[in-house]
Amino acid sequence: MTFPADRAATTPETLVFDSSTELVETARARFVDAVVRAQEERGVASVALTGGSNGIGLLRALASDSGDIAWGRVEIYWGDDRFVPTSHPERNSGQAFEALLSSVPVDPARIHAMAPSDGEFGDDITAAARDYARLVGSDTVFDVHLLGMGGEGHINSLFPHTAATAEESAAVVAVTDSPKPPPARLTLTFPVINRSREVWFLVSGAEKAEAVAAAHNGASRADWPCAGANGTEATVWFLDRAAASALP
Ligand SMILES: O=C1O[C@H](COP(=O)(O)O)[C@@H](O)[C@H](O)[C@H]1O
Repeated sequence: MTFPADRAATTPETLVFDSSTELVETARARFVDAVVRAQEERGVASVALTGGSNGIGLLRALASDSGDIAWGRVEIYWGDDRFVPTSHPERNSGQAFEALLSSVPVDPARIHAMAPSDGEFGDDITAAARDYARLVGSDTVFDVHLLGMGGEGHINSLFPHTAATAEESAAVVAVTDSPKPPPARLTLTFPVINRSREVWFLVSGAEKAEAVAAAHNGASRADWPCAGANGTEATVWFLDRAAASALP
């Protein structure tokens, strides 16, 4: 695994639940705590959202109960999004608005969706990636970076044995040949993920078990991208029993 030279990886915390419903409910309660704590300490909390079943499930749960989160003081980014038109149902940001952001009092100026393919950069995905990298800059540190994971170990749109997964300097890159459709995506890279205070994996299903085990066994990030993500203060795996089934 590759980490910035000035720190070691945090020891992961692995939580196993009987169902994805329980997984999501625990993640919801901890998300509220983490965001409220960040707001108490720094005024504004900063989070990176993810798509996928549990990522969107968590947002739906927050729509029902977000405790004392002051939504007007949350900076909201995405770990990745699909470079498709705004109204496309596979936009992670569109799903997030439907699940949560349209029903809580967020500050629109603090919502940072990645550009769609019909946005200000048109179909110039490289310009869109450059713009989001400028927005994230070198100073943005997420209090919580949420991650889903694919069965082959991808996180955000970082797939095994790709240039995006190997990226060590750009904060955001364009992916034009994603093995999982749609092929065109924008994604944050490891240098940004790994400066997050907390990195949380939300993973369910037996088809994810091999990747979960690889990450816990110190696999290489090139083979299993999920093995390369760590928070500076905490790394938490929220798993259902099926996803945890290959762990000792
Ligand atoms: O392509 C993607 O997939 C992952 C995982 O999705 P899941 O439904 O298998 O949990 C997701 O986290 C990522 O944001 C997305 O673009």
